[in-house]
Amino acid sequence: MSAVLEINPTQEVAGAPAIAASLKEASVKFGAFTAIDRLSIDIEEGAFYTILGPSGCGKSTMLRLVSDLIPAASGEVSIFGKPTEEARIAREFAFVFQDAALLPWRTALQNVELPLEIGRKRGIKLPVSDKTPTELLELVGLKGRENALPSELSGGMRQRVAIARALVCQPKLLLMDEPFGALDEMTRDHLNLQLLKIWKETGVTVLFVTHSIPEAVFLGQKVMMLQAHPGRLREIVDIDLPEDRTIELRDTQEFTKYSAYLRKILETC
Ligand SMILES: Nc1ncnc2c1ncn2[C@@H]1O[C@H](COP(=O)(O)OP(=O)(O)OP(=O)(O)O)[C@@H](O)[C@H]1O
Repeated sequence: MSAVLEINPTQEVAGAPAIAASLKEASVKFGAFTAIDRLSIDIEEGAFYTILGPSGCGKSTMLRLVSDLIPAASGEVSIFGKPTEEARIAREFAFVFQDAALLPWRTALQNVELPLEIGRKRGIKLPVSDKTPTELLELVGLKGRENALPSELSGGMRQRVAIARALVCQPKLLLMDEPFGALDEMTRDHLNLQLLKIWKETGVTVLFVTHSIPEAVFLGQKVMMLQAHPGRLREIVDIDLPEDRTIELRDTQEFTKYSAYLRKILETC
């Protein structure tokens, strides 16, 4: 399939971009089971990575490893050159899960303010976004819904609150584990566009796990493909599509080519 020749499956990095996260031969074990086996990758600062792979290949485990939720059995993981624990304490990264996990008795605004409030109560000096919590809600398209309780918001709106909350401490790295997986297609499309806008506006590095090949191609500058049993890095595919992405991009031949290419690799992971 000659068209695929234009696709660049490579781990080579041109020049020397700054590194947001670095995994060197990192393995994760659960008892005798190896979930991730000697994974090495440098995540370029400012880039948008999507992570694809068959069920159980270790996508969530990789994010949990990077975010210091679980330890490496061997190898090294660093965030902006720091050990993951140090980066976590310094709020260098934030996590957005599939479930927005908002406090139901707090309004949208109060949920966004929560990390700052916790920091104040504990006497920790946290980095603070140059946008106020109200401005962050506006950034995610929730202007006017600041006082709504989570029960008064749709699933997509709740996820947007979770994203605003994740941005409140100005993270340099945003870890997203299927944040739109439970949403309907139209809401997901809308949030995909909004997320790209946020990414451009904030310059945050994103690691985004998804099960959807179109979502991975649409959002990603790079798609990281993992393979299973054990979880290993299979390939990194550069997505050379225009930076200003619109939903119509999905109807183009280039987009279809990338999707078909990734589907083919996925079948053999
Ligand atoms: N706490 C745990 N204890 C034991 N095994 C675990 C634990 N967490 C994950 N695993 C195993 O590690 C492997 C990777 O799990 P992980 O959730 O990272 O996969 P995934 O690629 O995110 O899967 P999915 O696409 O289905 O969400 C799986 O085989 C899973 O059963």
